[in-house]
Amino acid sequence: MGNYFNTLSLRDKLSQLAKCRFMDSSEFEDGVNALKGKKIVIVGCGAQGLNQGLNMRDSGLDISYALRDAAIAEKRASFVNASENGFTVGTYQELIPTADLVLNLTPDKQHTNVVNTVMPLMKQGATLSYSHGFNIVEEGMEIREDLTVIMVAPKCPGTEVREEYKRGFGVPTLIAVHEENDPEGKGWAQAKAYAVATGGDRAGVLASSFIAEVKSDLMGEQTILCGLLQTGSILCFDKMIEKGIDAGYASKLIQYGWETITEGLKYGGITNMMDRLSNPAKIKAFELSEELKDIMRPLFQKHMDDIIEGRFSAGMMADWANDDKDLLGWRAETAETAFEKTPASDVEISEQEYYDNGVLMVAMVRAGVELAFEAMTESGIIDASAYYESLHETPLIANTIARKKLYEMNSVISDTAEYGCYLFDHACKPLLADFMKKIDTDVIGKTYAADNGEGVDNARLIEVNAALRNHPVEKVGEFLRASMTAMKPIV
Ligand SMILES: NC(=O)C1=CN([C@@H]2O[C@H](COP(=O)(O)OP(=O)(O)OC[C@H]3O[C@@H](n4cnc5c(N)ncnc54)[C@H](OP(=O)(O)O)[C@@H]3O)[C@@H](O)[C@H]2O)C=CC1
Ligand SMILES: CC[C@](O)(C(C)=O)C(=O)O
Ligand SMILES: [Mg+2]
Ligand SMILES: [Mg+2]
Repeated sequence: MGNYFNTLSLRDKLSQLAKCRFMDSSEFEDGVNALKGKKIVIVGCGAQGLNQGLNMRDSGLDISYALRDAAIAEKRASFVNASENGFTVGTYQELIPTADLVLNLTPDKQHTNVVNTVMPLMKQGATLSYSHGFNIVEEGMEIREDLTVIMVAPKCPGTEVREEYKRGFGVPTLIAVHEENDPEGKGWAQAKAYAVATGGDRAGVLASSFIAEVKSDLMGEQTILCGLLQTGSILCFDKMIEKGIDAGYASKLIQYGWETITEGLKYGGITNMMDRLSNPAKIKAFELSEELKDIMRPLFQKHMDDIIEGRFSAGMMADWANDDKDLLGWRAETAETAFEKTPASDVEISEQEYYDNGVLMVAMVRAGVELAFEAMTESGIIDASAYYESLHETPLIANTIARKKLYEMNSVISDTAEYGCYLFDHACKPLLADFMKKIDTDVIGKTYAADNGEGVDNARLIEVNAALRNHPVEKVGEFLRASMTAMKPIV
């Protein structure tokens, strides 16, 4: 076993990275039929395991959970979650040999161990599925030749997979078939049926590759989706406290602010989010975000390069081998930040006030989304996939911060995403130190008002609007959002 991606020729690497086709809704007319009546066994009942299983059962499929012996004997959370929701739970020996489809929904760190344990028990010609291809792409796991290997990767946290399904919608999903393991040619039909069962087809499905999924997923989660939201939360909160803003107000503005401003993003992209500001505030947010883009661009590019070249995965696997020392230390450190420890006050903040008093947060979101999108597309990842991993998923992660701050975000995302988030945060905070020294409450904590008495320069406003609207993330976003007709409001 070794890094599978790194064994490919440059031509194959580029071709795999570029595999991404937005599927037409007519391609899902067969619904869940390819999996109807099949025995589906999920290994692991955590963030994705439980929520995907609930959706798939509601879609008429036969779901049960195989858990390791200790989880059953000790009645761990996974056992309680599965059994209290009325699912059949059993050991690997009891359930895996009966399965037509095994969904490996355990943490990435465990995949080699889990797959090596489960594979000998799987029946001839069964299918093994992943929701993230790390094990195949970065670790080079080789799967028995008779088994089909597919991926159905929801582009969002497990909690939102369930919430969006209950709202009658779904989350964009990337599907793939591992080309080395499709002996019966049934992989795509099964992956499509699985995406329908989780509700993904209602939000948009990309037919992609294991490689494109891994490289884009890692990049999104480390930078804009989790890393920058963590850095931004800590820096904006600390600045408000330094400048004398009430701590409870500051805590609330950040905790619920990301969710509110990114709701604008979800509906109408960066253009709509920025349009929610007054014209002077929009110009200010644009200027701040341009400066942020210049400062952070090298960091975003470094993350992309480290992901593509395998340095990120090698570093994280070294931490796995070191009993997660870095991950656990960073997790404990995050719990001690002032933002995390300061409860939000019950002061009323209107939806508009989150924008007006959070100009810097809006600037950070614009800078982060555009930088992540640019770094991904420059590396050969297709724009639709880069859009899901930057703009579309940001509001879904912001929802988790609204629930219980950074603790909740880092609990519901995968351990892989959490590790990458801290890695980015640790590099980004010092990078923004000089920039933050110049920041005052006019752009975070209080309402921005241009005080030069000259009003708005029309020519500048036209220039700013054009720059925002013409960014490629806005172009692909317009197309993709048009297919999300059933999207439901949250805020
Ligand atoms: N978190 C998310 O929202 C997303 C995750 N993904 C991907 O989905 C997959 C699952 O991630 P996620 O849902 O975060 O995982 P979780 O950390 O939530 O999964 C925990 C589950 O895995 C089980 N488990 C842990 N260690 C082992 C082991 N050694 N052997 C068997 N079972 C084990 C746990 O059971 P026990 O009680 O036995 O400990 C528990 O049921 C990953 O590949 C991830 O990258 C993809 C998109 C988003
Ligand atoms: C953003 C993090 C994620 O990739 C996800 C929820 O999509 C993860 O690994 O948890
Ligand atoms: Mg993801
Ligand atoms: Mg991920």
